[in-house]
Amino acid sequence: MSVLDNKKISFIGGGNMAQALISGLVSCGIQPNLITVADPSSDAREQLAAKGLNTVDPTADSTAAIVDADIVVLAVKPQVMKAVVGAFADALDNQLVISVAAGLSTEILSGMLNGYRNIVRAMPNTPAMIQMGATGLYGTDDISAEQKELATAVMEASGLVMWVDNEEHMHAVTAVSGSAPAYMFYFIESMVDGAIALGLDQEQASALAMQTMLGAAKMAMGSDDAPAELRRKVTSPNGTTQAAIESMQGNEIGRQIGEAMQACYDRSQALSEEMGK
Ligand SMILES: NC(=O)c1ccc[n+]([C@@H]2O[C@H](COP(=O)([O-])OP(=O)(O)OC[C@H]3O[C@@H](n4cnc5c(N)ncnc54)[C@H](O)[C@@H]3O)[C@@H](O)[C@H]2O)c1
Ligand code: PRO
Repeated sequence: MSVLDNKKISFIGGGNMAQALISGLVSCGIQPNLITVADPSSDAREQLAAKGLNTVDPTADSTAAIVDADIVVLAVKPQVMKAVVGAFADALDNQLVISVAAGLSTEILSGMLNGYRNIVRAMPNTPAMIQMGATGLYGTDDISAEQKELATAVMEASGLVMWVDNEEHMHAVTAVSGSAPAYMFYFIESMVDGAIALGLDQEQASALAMQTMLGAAKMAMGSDDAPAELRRKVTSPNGTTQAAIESMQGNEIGRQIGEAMQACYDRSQALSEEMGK
């Protein structure tokens, strides 16, 4: 039994993020024939239909995906959102709307939807593609407890879900998880380059760096020890790890990571302001 049983879910936009979320839903047992995707690209529709999903061409019928849906997931680029939702806004009738668009506040979205307010805003990340995502959620005061559960279930199908009760915190979610897979890939890239410089080949360097990142994250998640204590347990006095950590601390890598996250937060705020104009 799931709160999503027999619920009809429509995706507006069938690109990367929609496909990641859909694959999570299907792997959690949601019947593909309960999912509809509206996308103007015939190639995208063909691929999605081959998976048993219903597809709709929004340029032929802008409200077809909306009218029967219980949940509508907005998964188009922020820049086209206004034009896309303007075409069906007046057909909304108590559906839960979940937007995954970066930078669009619930107030901006509500304005684009002609005042409709049953809106949850989500900030997922790309590991949702392998059901290892992390998603921040924020809802307006108008969503019901049942709709909150529905939004949780839709996003939890692709990984961890975290609600925030202050919409400004969605910028922080973007900094710590939405954009953060890119930081992790950058760290892996640098580790691999470092290992190759020390004599390993690409295959050896990649396998060891990635397994270490995965193992450390899983260990930290399953441990009662704080990350700082886990780090201490790797670090023998005057040993190899101490040399590496002292080099990082000397270069203030921790402060630099904080600065990068602040830059991400500031850009998220600025994008929101630009979108609101
Ligand atoms: N990629 C990420 O890491 C990430 C993370 C969090 C949030 N997001 C958000 O997810 C959203 C989608 O991003 P994406 O990476 O999947 O983009 P994408 O380009 O892969 O998908 C967008 C889809 O929208 C379709 N589309 C265009 N016009 C349409 C219309 N009129 N009606 C219906 N569909 C239409 C396009 O054909 C395309 O398939 C964005 O708003 C983005 O901010 C992305
Ligand atoms: N990717 C989008 C960006 O870079 C939003 C979070 C992840 O703007």
